[in-house]
Amino acid sequence: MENALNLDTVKLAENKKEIVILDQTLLPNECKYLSISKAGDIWEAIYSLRVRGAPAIGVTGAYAYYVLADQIETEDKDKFVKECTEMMEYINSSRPTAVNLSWALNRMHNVMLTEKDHMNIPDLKVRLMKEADAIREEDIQISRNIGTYGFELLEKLGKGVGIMTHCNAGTLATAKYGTALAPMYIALEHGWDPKKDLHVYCDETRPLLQGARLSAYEMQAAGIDTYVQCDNMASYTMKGGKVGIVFVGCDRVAANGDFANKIGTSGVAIIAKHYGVPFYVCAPSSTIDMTLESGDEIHIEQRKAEEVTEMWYKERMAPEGVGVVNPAFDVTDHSLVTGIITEKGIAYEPFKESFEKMGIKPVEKYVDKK
Ligand SMILES: CSC[C@@H](O)[C@@H](O)C(=O)COP(=O)(O)O
Repeated sequence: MENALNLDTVKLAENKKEIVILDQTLLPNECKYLSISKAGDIWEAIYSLRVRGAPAIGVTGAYAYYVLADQIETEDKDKFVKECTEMMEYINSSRPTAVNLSWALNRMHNVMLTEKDHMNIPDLKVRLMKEADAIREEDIQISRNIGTYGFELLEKLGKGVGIMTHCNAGTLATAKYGTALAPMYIALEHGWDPKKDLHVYCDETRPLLQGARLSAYEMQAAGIDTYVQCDNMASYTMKGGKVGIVFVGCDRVAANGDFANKIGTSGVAIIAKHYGVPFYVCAPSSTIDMTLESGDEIHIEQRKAEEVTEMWYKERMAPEGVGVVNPAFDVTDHSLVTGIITEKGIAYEPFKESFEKMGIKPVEKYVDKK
């Protein structure tokens, strides 16, 4: 079983014309890379969760911007700007909840708008490629930092700690290392024994099974003592005293510390609070959306009913015609959160002040200053 740290979730192809993604819908049974360069294929890859996880979607958005801008054949700068804007809006419509996608697209767009007046279009395209590469490289460093802060918490709890996680916020969800699973990778680098010192409980994460297929795969492939549990078993495991800490990722954090993450996360937080288990959210600062006062303002993606009734089953498991609810994310109230681990340090209540002290500002919506 290949260590997931050796897999590239998303990168630019050597020909610099395509994005190469690891198709996560096939894991853990098949490890297949896709090379994509058409706007429709990139949109579909993000929508279908072939590439998924907030930071990985952000990196994909950055490369999408470059690859699609590179295909625009014009010397007319106004036309170039118009086509870039349309393309950016189209890619951004693929998934609404993870802020990293619009964050990365906006950052690319800003580079284009600020550099276009003193660069010709071919040079501008090279500049955009460099920016996308920088976003990917930064993501690796950010994940390592989050892992290091998270590892400090594990050290305080001591070797033999049980960790619960929900969904997949591992290396597969980022350019490398992950957020919620990064502390375990860093623990292994510090010589922790994967079988004795770490015990990881992965919620299977209905309906798309990111926990069973991806987190369990990552942790087991790293040699760690790993367990999969159905989502409704979290209370049993925590009540049994097996869990010393919960680490989850997130898709968007509001200024007050409310956060959206994979559906089911808020239930885990409520159970953790009940049993007194510390509950930490792992978030690159690009996931913190200071423009939103609270989680009530986070737009929750609704997905198709078949994901609940049919997908991953050999045959349909619900009566035909039954109503289905399928929100992809839920919002956890900040009162349930012990701390939010970012690459700049750990934020605590009151979260808004803590974020401001770290220098986290509202993301600018960039407009052509011309
Ligand atoms: C570091 S990834 C953080 C989140 O994006 C992750 O926990 C999650 O909810 C992913 O949802 P997904 O729908 O699989 O993209």
